[in-house]
Amino acid sequence: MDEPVLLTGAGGRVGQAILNGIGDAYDWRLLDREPLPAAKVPDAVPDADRYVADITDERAVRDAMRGVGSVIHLAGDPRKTAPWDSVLRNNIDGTQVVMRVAAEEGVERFAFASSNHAVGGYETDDRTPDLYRTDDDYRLDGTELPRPGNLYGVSKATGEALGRLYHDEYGMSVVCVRIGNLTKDHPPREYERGQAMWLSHRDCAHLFDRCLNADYGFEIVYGISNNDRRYYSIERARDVLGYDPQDNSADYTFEGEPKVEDPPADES
Ligand SMILES: NC(=O)C1=CN([C@@H]2O[C@H](COP(=O)(O)OP(=O)(O)OC[C@H]3O[C@@H](n4cnc5c(N)ncnc54)[C@H](O)[C@@H]3O)[C@@H](O)[C@H]2O)C=CC1
Ligand SMILES: O=C1O[C@H](COP(=O)(O)O)[C@@H](O)[C@H](O)[C@H]1O
Repeated sequence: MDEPVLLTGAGGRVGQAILNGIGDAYDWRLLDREPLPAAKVPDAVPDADRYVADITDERAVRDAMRGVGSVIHLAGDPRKTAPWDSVLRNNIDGTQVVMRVAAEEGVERFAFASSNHAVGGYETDDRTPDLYRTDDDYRLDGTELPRPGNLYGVSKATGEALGRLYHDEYGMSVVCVRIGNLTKDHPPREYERGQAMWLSHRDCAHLFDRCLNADYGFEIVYGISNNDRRYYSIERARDVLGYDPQDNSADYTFEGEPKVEDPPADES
């Protein structure tokens, strides 16, 4: 593990899932363009390790990167409907700055928040909705070409390509995690696609913990829980990162309630 760890987008949903799970395990530098309220910051992180900055500001990013061993890069526009000007600035320009500065500063491990939307185009009319169901064996495993279904997905595929570049040019270990659908406490309600790609908060924290500790060169993995119903393989994440997810959307009803186990049969 290479510390300190720079976490960009620390105040967002994924950032908070990570900090709530492994916030005490690392020496963090937290960066977000919005100031983080105290409730979003682990107690041990001093003011000096909190950076309010935009990731397109190279000088600020370089300042936050100095001496950093690992990066988890989440900051960006997460909307699948995001317009080009926003994904170009926040997701492409911003990611290029963070990755290049990380490589130049000698960062060892870099985990990039990619997305299911980098490959959303594989969900063709003839494959859906069967794809989202347990008895369908179609799987994407990370070796397929990107196939974005929107401009946001294009920006995530571009981030993956930047990761490949900075791995090849600088030897920085880069893992691109195609995150599914992160929700807290239960899978997305009444949403087949979301349940097939559910990522629970504890599996999210564990997965990024593995990204900070495993040995890899350049990898693309899927970030979902151990869902029975899935069309993304998690074998690569298991093999390379040692990912061992604990949650499964099949343990919940379609409405998102925990399934109650049948009581043992009365033997009297
Ligand atoms: N939440 C999910 O289910 C998924 C998220 N992702 C990716 O994970 C990352 C985090 O997503 P969420 O936490 O859901 O989003 P979010 O919107 O909750 O958090 C993003 C954070 O990044 C910050 N940010 C945005 N642009 C910035 C910039 N230019 N400079 C500095 N900070 C900036 C925001 O202030 C915010 O705190 C994103 O890159 C998103 O594309 C990918 C797939 C699924
Ligand atoms: O990349 C992302 O994907 C998730 C899931 O996509 P959806 O189309 O099923 O909603 C989305 O919730 C998240 O905001 C986005 O960043």
